[in-house]
Amino acid sequence: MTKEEIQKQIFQAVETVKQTNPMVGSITNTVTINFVANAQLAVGGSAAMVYLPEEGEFLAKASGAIYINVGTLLPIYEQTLPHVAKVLHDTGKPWVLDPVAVGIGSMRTHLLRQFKDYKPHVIRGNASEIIALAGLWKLDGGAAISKVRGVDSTDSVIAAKTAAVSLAKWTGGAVAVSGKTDLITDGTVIAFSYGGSHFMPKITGAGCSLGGVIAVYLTAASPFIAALTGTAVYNLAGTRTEKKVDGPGSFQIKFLDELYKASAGEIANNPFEIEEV
Ligand SMILES: Nc1ncnc2c1ncn2[C@@H]1O[C@H](COP(=O)(O)OP(=O)(O)OP(=O)(O)O)[C@@H](O)[C@H]1O
Ligand SMILES: Cc1ncsc1CCO
Ligand SMILES: [Mg+2]
Repeated sequence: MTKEEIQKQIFQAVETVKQTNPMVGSITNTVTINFVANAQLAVGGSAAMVYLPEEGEFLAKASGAIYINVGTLLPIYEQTLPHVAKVLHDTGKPWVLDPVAVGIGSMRTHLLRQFKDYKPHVIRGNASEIIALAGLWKLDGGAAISKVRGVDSTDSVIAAKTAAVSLAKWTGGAVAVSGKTDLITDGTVIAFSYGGSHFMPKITGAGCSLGGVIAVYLTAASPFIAALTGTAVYNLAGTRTEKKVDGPGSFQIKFLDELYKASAGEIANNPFEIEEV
């Protein structure tokens, strides 16, 4: 795919979402659940959050795509997550996995290990999470999960390149690694997406909501294009918001306005580079 072809597909994904208001269900953490829903609405999607197995199954069938984020686990998730992931896998419904804080606790480890066979269409995380998930799944570029400190990254995006490529090859989907420069790969090509703001790691949920927004675009595009489109709108909106605010509090609010205002042409033109794996 040439750069122009990729830009055309990004444009199309954004336009389709704005025109169709696709429903995307989420099972996500309680810290950032409201911000995830607001970001999904701002780009043109429709949001619904649930906790229970039966309701997750309902959403998996009724939604165009699903977002699963393991940030704050509760006992019910031990039933909900494998059940919903199996429904998604069996029905071929696209979904995004955010393996937040992989390495904390045995339940998180057990659930994330199970997801290997359900092959999420997009895996989105910061560099440390991507390296740790590849380690948990025993893929190239992975490292022991014991190195993860919490929800924030301690590794550079480029250090996660091999892990991202091997995860994408395993799932047949795409992987998005967030950081100062974002890396998106489908296992054959790598895109580097530029922009964002130094305020983004100073608010909670920039990454979580990016995952939710990628799920919205996944209703209208391939995993690679959806991941690149979500990342591009985040980088564009982040750059624009930074110019208008003087701290993380106002950043969080104004960022939603910039997500809402970004046009398909502006998102497709946000700077990115492509290289072969
Ligand atoms: N230093 C930075 N400069 C510019 N943009 C950044 C920077 N760090 C992160 N971002 C942007 O912030 C967004 C979220 O990435 P981040 O790596 O902070 O996710 P995360 O650690 O999973 O966040 P959370 O778990 O709090 O939701 C991405 O769009 C990314 O491009
Ligand atoms: C801070 C935090 N703790 C668990 S999930 C979460 C949101 C960012 O990943
Ligand atoms: Mg995160």
